[in-house]
Amino acid sequence: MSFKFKAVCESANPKNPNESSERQRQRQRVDLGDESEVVYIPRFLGFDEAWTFFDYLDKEIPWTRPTIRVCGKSCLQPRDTCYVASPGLPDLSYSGYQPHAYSWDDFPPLKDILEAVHKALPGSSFNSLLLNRYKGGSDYVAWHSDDEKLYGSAPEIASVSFGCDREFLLKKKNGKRSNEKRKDEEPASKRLKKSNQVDQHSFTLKHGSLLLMRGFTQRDWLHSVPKRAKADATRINLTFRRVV
Ligand SMILES: O=C(O)CCC(=O)C(=O)O
Ligand SMILES: [Fe+2]
Repeated sequence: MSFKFKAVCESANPKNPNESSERQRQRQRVDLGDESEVVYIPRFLGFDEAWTFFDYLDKEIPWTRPTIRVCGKSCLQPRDTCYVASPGLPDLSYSGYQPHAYSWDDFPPLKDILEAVHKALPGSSFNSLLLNRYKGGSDYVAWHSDDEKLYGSAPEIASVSFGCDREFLLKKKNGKRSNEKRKDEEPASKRLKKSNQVDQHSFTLKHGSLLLMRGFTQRDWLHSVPKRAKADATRINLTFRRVV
């Protein structure tokens, strides 16, 4: 299994000509194959602006570290969390835990970030937000996909990161076909290439960056933020989602 980062820099975003040329230049699109795709914008927010958001979120969000159930056992979730959603949406529930849904009005800066996300991703319309705080390198999120029914069959998830850089990994789910054709569909002369299948990807999610997962990424891929001994500072991550 190879472990490659295969980024394609798009020269422009034709859907949004007003976007700053610097941000457009930095936008990287990674085609995961079979209609799954990731877009990464390293400098989505300005450096200082992102630190202002970090300080606000670190102080003002009512972070909790809930007890969840994993493989039939109760354990402390290995990171802090909070949940914000528009009124009237069905409740979110994961790993036997149902977070309280706060209102966007409780945290006005979150509305500013949401607006910036919508501007950068024309056509998007997120109505809920899961916040995570990793207080150091031993906080993590295990391999999972955000494929809960309430997000529909091909959810877009926009992830904004603040603070300490952390690695974000994607790996293809077992049994899912890889990007390339199956062995028996190609001549023997080309079969050697099979060892180069790209079924894992790694991104370093930078302070102020935006990563979008779309298409069938939740159906066909898992993602994680693994423990990292050297990540000794706090990281805050916001994942914007649309409950349908
Ligand atoms: O912290 C991250 O970058 C990812 C968080 C995540 O995958 C989630 O909240 O579902
Ligand atoms: Fe996730």
